Amino acid sequence: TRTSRPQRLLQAVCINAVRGNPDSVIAAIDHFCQNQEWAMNVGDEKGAILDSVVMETSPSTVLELGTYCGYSAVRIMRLLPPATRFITLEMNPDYAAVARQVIQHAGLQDKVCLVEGKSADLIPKMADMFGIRTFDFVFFDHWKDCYLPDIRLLEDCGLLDQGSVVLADNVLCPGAPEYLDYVRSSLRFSSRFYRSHLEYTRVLDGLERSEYLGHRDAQRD
Ligand SMILES: CNc1ncnc2c1ncn2[C@@H]1O[C@H](/C=C/CNC(=O)c2cc(-c3ccc(F)cc3)cc(O)c2O)[C@@H](O)[C@H]1O
Ligand SMILES: [Mg+2]
Repeated sequence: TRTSRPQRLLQAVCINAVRGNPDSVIAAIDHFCQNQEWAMNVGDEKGAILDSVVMETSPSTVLELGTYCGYSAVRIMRLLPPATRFITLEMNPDYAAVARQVIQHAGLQDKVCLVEGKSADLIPKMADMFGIRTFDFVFFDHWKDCYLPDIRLLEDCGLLDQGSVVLADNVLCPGAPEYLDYVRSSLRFSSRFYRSHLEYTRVLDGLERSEYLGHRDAQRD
């Protein structure tokens, strides 16, 4: 096929969503994924949980790993004030190009900083590039086997503060078992699981919310 799925998703946004209206962009993507083609956006069911955790955290600095088409970037930033620092990382230039247009259609381009590159390369540069010392809220939705190395990297770079919240998508499907073991056994995190379903399906999935408790050592036995 000439176009990619993200390009067809973007087309559905341009046709069905109202410019400058983030909720209509979210609805257009969810409609496309429910009725035309499944795509790996966090979706409306898990998205409502994401919304509630974002609102209760009311973060002033946010990091997202894995922008994809920009669905969760729009979900998160439609809830937060313009002064919020929101950085989203995407390693695939084609997906980044689609995400920029989705975010622009939602009218959120001035609130979102989309950086192209790999999380492992960019996380150590966050302080220098953006003058950000710590992130209040981090959303993991990138390659599942990178969740564990990346939360360790965030800790090692001192980018988590006491009270920082890391919310991870897909901890059941596709699954992130090593990540779950780590955050649930570490004394530096307090974790809880939000049971839900894989986007646009009845398959069991969920989100893990892990709050950073500060710099402690030792593992829970
Ligand atoms: C490793 N560091 C990285 N740094 C920057 N961007 C990264 C990245 N890893 C991946 N990315 C980007 O994130 C996105 C990847 C997300 C991976 N997500 C999944 O695999 C996934 C997969 C499913 C899924 C579930 C069931 C199934 F049958 C098929 C798929 C559901 C989801 O909600 C998912 O999030 C891409 O845009 C990719 O380019
Ligand atoms: Mg996901």
